[in-house]
Amino acid sequence: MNALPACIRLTHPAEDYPVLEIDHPTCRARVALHGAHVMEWQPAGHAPVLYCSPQAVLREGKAIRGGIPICWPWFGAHPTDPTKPAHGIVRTRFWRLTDSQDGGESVELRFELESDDATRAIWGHDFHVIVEIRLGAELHLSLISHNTGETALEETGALHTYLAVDDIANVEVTGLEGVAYLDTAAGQRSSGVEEGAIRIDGEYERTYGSTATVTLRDATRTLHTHKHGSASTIVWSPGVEKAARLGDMPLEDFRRFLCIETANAPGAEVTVKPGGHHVLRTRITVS
Ligand SMILES: O=P(O)(O)OC[C@H]1O[C@@H](O)[C@H](O)[C@@H](O)[C@@H]1O
Repeated sequence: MNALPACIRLTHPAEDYPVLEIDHPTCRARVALHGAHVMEWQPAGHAPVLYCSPQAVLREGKAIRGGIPICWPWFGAHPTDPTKPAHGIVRTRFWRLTDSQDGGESVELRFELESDDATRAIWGHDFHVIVEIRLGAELHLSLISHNTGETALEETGALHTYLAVDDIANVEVTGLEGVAYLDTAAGQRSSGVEEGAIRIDGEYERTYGSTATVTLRDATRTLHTHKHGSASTIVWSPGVEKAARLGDMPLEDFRRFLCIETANAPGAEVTVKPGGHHVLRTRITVS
């Protein structure tokens, strides 16, 4: 790891588990090397924008509950082998921090990860993935997936953002009106078209075919999720029963976040040719 700018401090909240703590005039944030995972982001003058569970497990191989898990090269269950890890293989590995800068208006981080024997044992493709993060008054996160193998690869994935809300019952989500969805809440499968603004009343899990910006309003503020390279948006809230089954968040905390995921879900697979790459990007703004 190169020398860090003065606004970044290297901490170890658990053994062998490095987390960058950022204290910058524009924001405060925490970013784990495990998963290249933004755990917290609080732009100056605002409450924290991301929810991170106080019971999140900080251990290699276990995904952090909250922040922005990076799901790749598949979203959800593996398409053909349910014994493979949910949401792919990069959120549960340590990445290399290859650059960190104080850019004045924001803090910039770059993480990289390549295929190795352990990843090939689970997923046979060669890859080099880069995550570029800019944290300031806005949050920018890009996942750049390079195909370094000799055959085309097919990927799905998600930037699985846990947006903090004051109370899930007061949330309204717009930007997906008139969009077709697949509803997979509580293990069922049904489809439909979203008629109006989304309100959450219990477990919610819908995948929308949309590239549009999504806006979340609660009693205190408005958050916008802008997307690039993303044909799907997932809106997910576990509800009380699924939150209890997850086992790594306080029971009542299901009220304190809504996931709005910048994704390419099954059915919107991206094909990356040998030598090619794909950029999946989210930008979060607060007003
Ligand atoms: O517990 P995980 O593996 O982080 O997944 C959380 C949730 O992620 C969502 O994106 C899925 O739609 C849910 O089905 C899933 O439960």
